[in-house]
Amino acid sequence: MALLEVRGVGKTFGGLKALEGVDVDVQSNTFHGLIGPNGSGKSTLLKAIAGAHFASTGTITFDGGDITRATPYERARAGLSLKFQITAVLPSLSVYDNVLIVLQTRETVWSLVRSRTRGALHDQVMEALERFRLADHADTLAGELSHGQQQWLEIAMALAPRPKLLLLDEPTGGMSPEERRVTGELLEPIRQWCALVIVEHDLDFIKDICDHLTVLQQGQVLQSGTVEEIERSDKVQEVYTTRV
Ligand SMILES: Nc1ncnc2c1ncn2[C@@H]1O[C@H](COP(=O)(O)OP(=O)(O)OP(=O)(O)O)[C@@H](O)[C@H]1O
Repeated sequence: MALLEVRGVGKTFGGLKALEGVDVDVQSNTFHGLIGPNGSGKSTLLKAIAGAHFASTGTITFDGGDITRATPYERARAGLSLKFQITAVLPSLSVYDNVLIVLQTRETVWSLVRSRTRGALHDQVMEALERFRLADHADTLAGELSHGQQQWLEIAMALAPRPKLLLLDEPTGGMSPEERRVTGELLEPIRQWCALVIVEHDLDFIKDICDHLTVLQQGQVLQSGTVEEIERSDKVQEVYTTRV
């Protein structure tokens, strides 16, 4: 059984069918890219998986449980984590405190008052920061980080609770080519314990880091397969011109 199973998912906005009959399987420890032309439904699908809105039809199963109508909080507790396009760091707090808050919201009040938990949280915060080369900036105000570092902080925050699946919507938006390359490098090791579903316009970036791609076109799955299979596909070539 796949870690994430999307079955027959549809989403309508008024009279518009943004998604129709979408099936996607994401296996544990794999990086899965959602690609397709503008308006093909990538973000709509990611939001249905994240719980930012509900699918109009179909089911979404995560780690064996039906999450189709689960709240974002219930999904997070089940092991789903996400970072969306809009930056959500708290600029007037330190880098350290931004991660700490994410972890504290997962704890019960009782466990927080025990110093043992506080010590454990410190280790988790530092581990999350080290993963994205931010440990030396722990005391810096998040608002003083570069744009790329803020994006990394957000990914570090999403990964701090050690989810089973991370959802990323255009994580490299606004980054320099070098920052993009490093982002790929920093994401790679998490594959050992976390799967990834990523929407990203930079095709080279997505081909470099993903094992599997699903191509959407007009709200439907055009093709799903390994990066090599998708690259060889004539029908995908047809849809793609210069930009996805
Ligand atoms: N909240 C909404 N209300 C109405 N229509 C919406 C809404 N969200 C998305 N849509 C429409 O659904 C379709 C799919 O949009 P979506 O943003 O999922 O595409 P996308 O593949 O992520 O596009 P892009 O690559 O441009 O980000 C589009 O026609 C879009 O206008």
